[in-house]
Amino acid sequence: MSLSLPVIDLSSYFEPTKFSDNDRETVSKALHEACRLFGFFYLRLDGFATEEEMAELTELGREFFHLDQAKKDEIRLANEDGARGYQRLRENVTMGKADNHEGIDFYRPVPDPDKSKPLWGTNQWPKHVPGFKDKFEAWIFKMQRLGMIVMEAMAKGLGMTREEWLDLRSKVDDSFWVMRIIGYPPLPSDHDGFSCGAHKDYGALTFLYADPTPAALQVFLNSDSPAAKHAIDTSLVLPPEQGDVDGVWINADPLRGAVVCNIGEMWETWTAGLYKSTLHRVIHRSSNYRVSVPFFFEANFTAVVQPTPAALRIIQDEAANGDANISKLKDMYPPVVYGEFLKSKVGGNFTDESQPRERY
Ligand SMILES: O=C(O)CCC(=O)C(=O)O
Ligand SMILES: [Fe+2]
Repeated sequence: MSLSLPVIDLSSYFEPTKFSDNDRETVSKALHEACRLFGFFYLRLDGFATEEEMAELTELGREFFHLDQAKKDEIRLANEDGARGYQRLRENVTMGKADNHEGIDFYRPVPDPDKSKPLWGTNQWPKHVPGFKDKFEAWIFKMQRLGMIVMEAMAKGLGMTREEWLDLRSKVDDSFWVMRIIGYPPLPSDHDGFSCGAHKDYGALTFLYADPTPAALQVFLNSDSPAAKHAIDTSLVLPPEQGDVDGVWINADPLRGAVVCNIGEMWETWTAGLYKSTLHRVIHRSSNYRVSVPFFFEANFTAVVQPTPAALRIIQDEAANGDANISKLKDMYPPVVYGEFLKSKVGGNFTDESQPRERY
């Protein structure tokens, strides 16, 4: 396995009494660099979650996907709000092409659910896999805590004042999270598309645990980035696929005891583009059935997301001639209400007739 993305060790945040402020500062700086250069990195979870508990999740997912189609269809998306539930193989679409995966989505439960409203239905838990709901609910709880910890560590990395951090925290303290469980059969060589087509994640932070299958998740590095140069120098670059332009793809293989973390479009907005939400995709051509369990830690449904003063200060300080054209940047990243943004995106992901639009 070739490791190319930064590895961030969060122990000093998980066990604060054992470490100093200086230790946390060092980690936050590393996180800041990882977000600027890659938008993708590994988070070690030692002392926070065990490899066994993570592996159990992909095994529960595998058990579900191996059920008869009729049993899986009992919790189809169409029963609910079109977003919560099971989607069949190739029902998800990215850039006009069917993705070669099946999946189940759970969202943060909402008050007064009404399945006729987008995203406002009830989660559908599988009945035929013992332990599924309990284990995933425990994981969701843990991932929400992880989200808050990483947000705080990132706030420090950006040099936020306490007031600025409290303001940012108020945008994510009731995260409209998504838990997705994905099953990938091998990608047939004649399939027009990918296991999961290239996309950016919508929200704040994605924490991905995947089974040990190597060479499946790929991350895009723009050709003018230092990270791409490093990848080329160290021969990490993957052979080109159809449609690749202006950059290179590298593998983000699983690392034991860690999750892969990437930043979504809300972080790009909070930092006015200082942190890039990075394109990624899955091409799973080996013969096994791959399972991954991304958790999406998102902003609150009603949060207004816009560039933060801390990020604008950095951009201003680094501007070559002292003029960063902050008002132009603010125009480029106008305020968005996260829930509205999400509705405009999610409506389009499925080939199902009730959801004819797509992601891009
Ligand atoms: O399965 C994976 O490795 C990645 C899935 C992904 O990128 C997504 O669901 O947004
Ligand atoms: Fe993704």
